This record gives sequence, structure tokens and C-alpha cells, in this order.
Amino acid sequence: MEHAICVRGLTKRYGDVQAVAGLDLDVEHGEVFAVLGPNGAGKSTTVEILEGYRRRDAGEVTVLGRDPARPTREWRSRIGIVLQSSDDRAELTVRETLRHFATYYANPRDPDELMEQVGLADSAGKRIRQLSGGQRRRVDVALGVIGRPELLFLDEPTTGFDPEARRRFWELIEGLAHDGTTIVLTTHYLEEAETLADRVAVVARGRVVAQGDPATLGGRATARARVAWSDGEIETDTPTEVVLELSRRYDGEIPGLTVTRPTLEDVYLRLIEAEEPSAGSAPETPAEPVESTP
Ligand SMILES: Nc1ncnc2c1ncn2[C@@H]1O[C@H](COP(=O)(O)OP(=O)(O)OP(=O)(O)O)[C@@H](O)[C@H]1O
Repeated sequence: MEHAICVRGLTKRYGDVQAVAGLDLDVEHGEVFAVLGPNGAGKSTTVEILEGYRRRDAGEVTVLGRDPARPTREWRSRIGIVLQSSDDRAELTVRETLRHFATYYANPRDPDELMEQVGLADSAGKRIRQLSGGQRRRVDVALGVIGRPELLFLDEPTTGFDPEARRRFWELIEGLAHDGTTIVLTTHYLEEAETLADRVAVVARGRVVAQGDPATLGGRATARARVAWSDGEIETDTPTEVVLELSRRYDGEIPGLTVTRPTLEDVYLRLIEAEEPSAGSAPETPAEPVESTP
């Protein structure tokens, strides 16, 4: 079967800024795919092109079998989008909002069940403008999934969530993924990507610089382990031997023992640093935005 999303050689320029610079990407049906990258890397631009809300300059793009530059109503109804927050329904209650949006779809989720799932049941009668930032975000997510989309785009979905709300949200996403929804997620939370994503892509300067299973990205699983204890630490390829040796030395329990491998954040930061223009060389783009002449 063809990929849910297929991108080859995608480019997009805004004036002097090359926002997307030859990006390749495949997302399989049913997977959770996280797009990581620093501010300005080109993530939102790419996702907006995939959603059919931004024109590309060049490249081949297929989303659910169609070119998103030529969207149809039927194609749009198969896609759910959660943007970086919207306030336009401020005077309606949560329940009214969900019921209203449910009428747009042929086979919507039940609004009451959905409010329960996203943790909004207690706020059902509140007006949107009375909600906290985190609660509004849950409304956004509920609206993104109410039409049972095959493909769901989530743009930084848990920004502003407290830890408990984030956990509940992750459970909701895991449930959707379990039911077969393909999910594309942009996030700055590495833990979120690690928890939810089957695969991640790291985008820097408009290109994918690494992609794969978050557990093995950038050689993570085979990287040297760090064994630390209260009197020292060592990097090693054979942590078991080191621990056995230490155990003999201490004749039992090793005080303060930890054995760690690079975290996803370690690997991510290394990849991003490698992409930054090296110190002393001239940057490709000015650090400060310059006024473009009309
Ligand atoms: N509408 C626009 N007009 C001009 N430049 C833009 C526009 N949208 C984005 N850019 C520029 O394109 C580059 C990529 O931006 P984009 O929003 O795609 O990055 P991002 O990876 O999503 O960043 P963030 O993590 O901050 O959301 C940036 O340099 C940005 O300033």
C-alpha cells in the first residue's frame, strides 16, 4: 500500500528565507510520526503544505493519495487538524461547540463521550472564554478528532498543559493510534515524542537531518553507556563488566549507582548543533531580520 504521506524534494521560500530546502519524508498508515526541530526549522511550513493550507515552491507531495495543493471536500473530511490554538468560539459553551462541529461530519464521535475522553466533562457548560489555556487546548484537540479523521495533524498539542493533563492527552493519542489513526505531531517536548512516536524526524534548516525509531535515533541504542556511582563515573561499551567489577570492589551494593545511555534529548541536541553554522564562519542568513525592499 502507498504511504499515508510521501514528500520528495519539498521547497518553500519566503522572500530571502529558505524555510524548506529539499525535504523528504514518508509517513506510513497507522503510525505516530513526530517532527522535531528548533524554532524556525521549517516544521510548521511543511505541515501547513501537507494540510493543504500553504503553497509549495517545488517538490512532490502526496497526502492520503492526493496532492494537497488540490484539496477536495472529501479529502479534507478525512483529515483532522489541531492548530496552535484558536479563540473564535469564545461565547459558546464547550458542549455547544462540540455539538455544532459534530454536525459537519457524516460519522462524528459522540460529543459527550469525547468531552469525557479529553477531560472536559466537568467544563461542558462553561463558555470557551472562561476556560484556562490548557482546557482550551483540549477543546482544540476534541475538534480535531470529532470527525474521526484517518490522518490527524497536531501542532505542539500540549504546550501549556500541566503534567497530569499531558499524561491524559498522551493516553487519548495512544487510543486514537490504537484505533488506526495516522498521527503527525510537531513538538518541542522530547519526552512526548519518545512516549508517543513510532518514528521521529529531526528537521533543521528546512531538511530532515535524521529520522527513525526514537529508541535508536542517531545510534542511541549502541552508544557507550555511562556508569556513575558516588565516587566516580566512566563511559564504557561493557557496562555489565564495570558494574560487576565495582560490585566486587564494594563487596556488594555500589553506592549511588546509575547506568545510562544518551537520552533522545542528548541525541537531538547533538544533531542540531551539528547543523548550526560553525562559530567563526559567516552565517548563511542574517541573524536579525532585515527589511526587504518592496
Ligand atoms: N508567513 C511567513 N512569511 C515570512 N516568513 C515566514 C513565514 N512563515 C514562516 N516564515 C519563516 O520561515 C522559517 C521557518 O518557519 P516555520 O514556522 O516553518 O518554522 P518552525 O520549525 O515551525 O518553527 P517553530 O518551532 O518556532 O514553530 C522561519 O525563518 C520563519 O521566520
